[in-house]
Amino acid sequence: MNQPELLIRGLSTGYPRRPVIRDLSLPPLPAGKLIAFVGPNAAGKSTLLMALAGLLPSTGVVALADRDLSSLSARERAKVMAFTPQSLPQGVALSVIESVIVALRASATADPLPGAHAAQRAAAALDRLGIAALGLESLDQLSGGQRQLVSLAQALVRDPKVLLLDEPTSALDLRHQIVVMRTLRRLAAEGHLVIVVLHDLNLAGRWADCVVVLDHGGCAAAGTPAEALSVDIIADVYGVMARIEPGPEGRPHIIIDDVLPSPGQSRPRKRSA
Ligand SMILES: Nc1ncnc2c1ncn2[C@@H]1O[C@H](COP(=O)(O)OP(=O)(O)OP(=O)(O)O)[C@@H](O)[C@H]1O
Repeated sequence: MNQPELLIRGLSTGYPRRPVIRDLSLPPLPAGKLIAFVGPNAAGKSTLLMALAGLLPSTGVVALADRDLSSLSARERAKVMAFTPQSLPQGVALSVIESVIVALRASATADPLPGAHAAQRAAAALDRLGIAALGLESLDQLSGGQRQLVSLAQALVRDPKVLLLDEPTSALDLRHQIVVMRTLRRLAAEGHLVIVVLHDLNLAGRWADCVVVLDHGGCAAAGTPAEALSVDIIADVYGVMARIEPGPEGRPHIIIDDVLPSPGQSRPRKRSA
């Protein structure tokens, strides 16, 4: 059976008097895949994610399974997609498990979930990320990395078709980075479309099915990790000199040697593949 696809065609979005993404079209992004959006600071990654979540006005087409998402109300769209921002708001007087239950209830249909069932699902989401022990902790007393994991649990618990995650590993230690990326891969294998913004090109190269390289509000490259994360593209977009070596499962392992004198102006020779 064909997986439903997220279609992005001619998308433009941004902020009042500040266009960021201009006329962006991407290859169809099928459910069942883990997609990494990468690119330098201010490339427009978060802006694109927010526009896909319906949190910024946009023009162009964003459609899932041939259904134009702009026709959905914010509540309907939130049932299909979960968006996790870079950081959780501070000053929320809830325990971890309460915050996950609140996230679940906020996305529930008209029928409220029975309390025990909601608590069970929240506990399962925490468990999936290895943070069940944090359930009764106060949200405001967590470390940055713990807050990031709870934020992810708030998205997972809703079981949306599409997960939009803005740098979910940026505050995590090495072990938790792998736990999260492995969990995201498993969610994709279960049929979700997982779109994740990453700065770490090696996490993108190791775990993503498809990498989209954004630059100046446009798409510089999109394809398999090996296609999208080439030495030349990394030089053009990031202005750094990279080497690519074979990593686990034949995926690219990227070593950054130095900055280029000026981004994109001086390209290194391809040294290895
Ligand atoms: N609320 C806002 N109002 C106006 N401009 C904004 C706003 N938020 C972001 N921008 C601008 O939009 C552009 C893209 O920002 P965005 O946060 O999408 O980049 P990014 O690729 O996610 O960057 P980073 O890797 O640094 O998080 C930047 O020039 C930024 O200054």
